[in-house]
Amino acid sequence: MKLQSAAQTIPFHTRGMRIGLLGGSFNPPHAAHRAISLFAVKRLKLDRVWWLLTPGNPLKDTGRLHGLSERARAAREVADDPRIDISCLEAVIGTKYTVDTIIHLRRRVSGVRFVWIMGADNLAQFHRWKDWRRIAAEVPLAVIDRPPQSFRALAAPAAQALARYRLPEKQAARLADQQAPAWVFLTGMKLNLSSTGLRNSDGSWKAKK
Ligand SMILES: Nc1ncnc2c1ncn2[C@@H]1O[C@H](COP(=O)(O)OP(=O)(O)OP(=O)(O)O)[C@@H](O)[C@H]1O
Ligand SMILES: O=C(O)c1ccc[n+]([C@@H]2O[C@H](COP(=O)([O-])O)[C@@H](O)[C@H]2O)c1
Repeated sequence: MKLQSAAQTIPFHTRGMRIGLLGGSFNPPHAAHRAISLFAVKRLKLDRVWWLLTPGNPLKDTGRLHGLSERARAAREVADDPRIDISCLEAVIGTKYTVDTIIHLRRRVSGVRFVWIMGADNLAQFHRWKDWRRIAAEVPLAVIDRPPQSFRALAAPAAQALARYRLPEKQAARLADQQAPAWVFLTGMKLNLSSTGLRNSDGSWKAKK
């Protein structure tokens, strides 16, 4: 796949939109990625969710990560919804750090309200991300419950440090309008599906809707 310029990887007509950013390895993409995206659209009143395919999660062993073009192709197949866009922006701008991506988007895309979306497993280790406090200060965060991580995630250092900025779940629809830091923990969607469960022991996988 030929990588496009950063400007081209940002879909047009975004002004005024509320856009969820679901960063991920997508190795492979699966039905839970789609389900949590549409769940976030509904609960957070978003217009779109962008799947940001990482060139390689800095905290994961990326030795068996499939190529970006293969993951992007599979992601398009799995997403299959006009409200979900697939983006390789991080490879184009040359970063694997979320803080860089967020700063880039906030500088380059005006008039859009971004929300960073992640599963509870990522909240549990959010304190290990580069400049995580800066990320939390830049965009509201939506955390989706993910068994068996709920308790661990809410007891983790980042959740504790940001506790006073947590919105009650019933106010989730207001999250995108909040000044960061602000976050919400969304329950009601507990899906056991994972990329790990879909990979063969040698790291191979086939795209499957
Ligand atoms: N079943 C799920 N419930 C809630 N969040 C999920 C679920 N599956 C993935 N996510 C979230 O989607 C984002 C992208 O996930 P990722 O591509 O790493 O898939 P994964 O299934 O978590 O992969 P792996 O098993 O390799 O860790 C992450 O924020 C992750 O927490
Ligand atoms: O910026 C970081 O330090 C950082 C550390 C770990 C994970 N992330 C991001 O978290 C997102 C979820 O990653 P993953 O592998 O769990 O799908 C993805 O966008 C990663 O780039 C980012």
